[in-house]
Amino acid sequence: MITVQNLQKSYNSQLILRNLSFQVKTGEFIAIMGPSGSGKTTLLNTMSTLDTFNAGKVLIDGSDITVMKQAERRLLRRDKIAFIFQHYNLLDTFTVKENIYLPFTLAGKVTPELDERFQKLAEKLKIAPLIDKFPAELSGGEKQRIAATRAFLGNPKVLFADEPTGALDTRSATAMLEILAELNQVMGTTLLMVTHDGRAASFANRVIFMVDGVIVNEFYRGDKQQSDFFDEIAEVSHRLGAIESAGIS
Ligand SMILES: Nc1ncnc2c1ncn2[C@@H]1O[C@H](COP(=O)(O)OP(=O)(O)OP(=O)(O)O)[C@@H](O)[C@H]1O
Repeated sequence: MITVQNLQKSYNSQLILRNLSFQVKTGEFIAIMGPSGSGKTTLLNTMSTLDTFNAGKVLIDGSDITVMKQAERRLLRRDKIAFIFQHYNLLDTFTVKENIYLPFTLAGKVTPELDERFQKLAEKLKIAPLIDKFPAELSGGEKQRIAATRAFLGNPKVLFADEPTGALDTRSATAMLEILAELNQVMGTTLLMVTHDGRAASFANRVIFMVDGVIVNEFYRGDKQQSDFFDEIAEVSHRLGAIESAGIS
């Protein structure tokens, strides 16, 4: 359902993504790992229409985002894609509930069904006591749960998450990962998650490792126990860390 073909992206004439290709099937949960600066966020941003790229192709649900007009990309983001960023992207002058509802208010899509879905998610993500507060009154973990509620509320087909557990303590991180896994399994949402954390990655079905703008390794969880998958991820991360510090890529 997502095809990335020979993707190239440069910043200031430095090539960050080097002819990168891979495919994502509908309903997959993929973790993208790799050393700092390897291009993980750049990959997520370019393949999700948030940033442009220099060459290559990205097809989402059969539509080539390269040839889409700005308005078509906006509709794709509104109707099919959601994002969770490490830095929440909440607006300070709006309450929690206003922040969560903002995309739906702007699109004129606030319905009783949406309210019902919101109530259920608010209960699940334990944000009900927070909904009339302002972002400045919340902890990092609370802000992240608000950002997640906003992302889940639209029932997206694809969710792009950049370090969604980066600012969370262990307990909140586990809760977030369990909700992401549930969204993936129950709603069939396709998930792409950038993470440094092997434990977070062990919730995925497939882990892709990037070094210096290319995919150097990928493997599937299959029917392995999560703890065995975690060991495998830790071993590959360790090996790639050693490769990086030896300056080989
Ligand atoms: N807007 C930008 N302008 C210039 N260079 C950029 C920009 N964004 C990223 N880069 C550079 O591109 C490279 C890849 O950055 P990217 O954020 O994709 O890496 P990453 O693997 O996500 O890193 P980290 O794990 O540290 O978040 C880095 O060298 C970074 O400095």
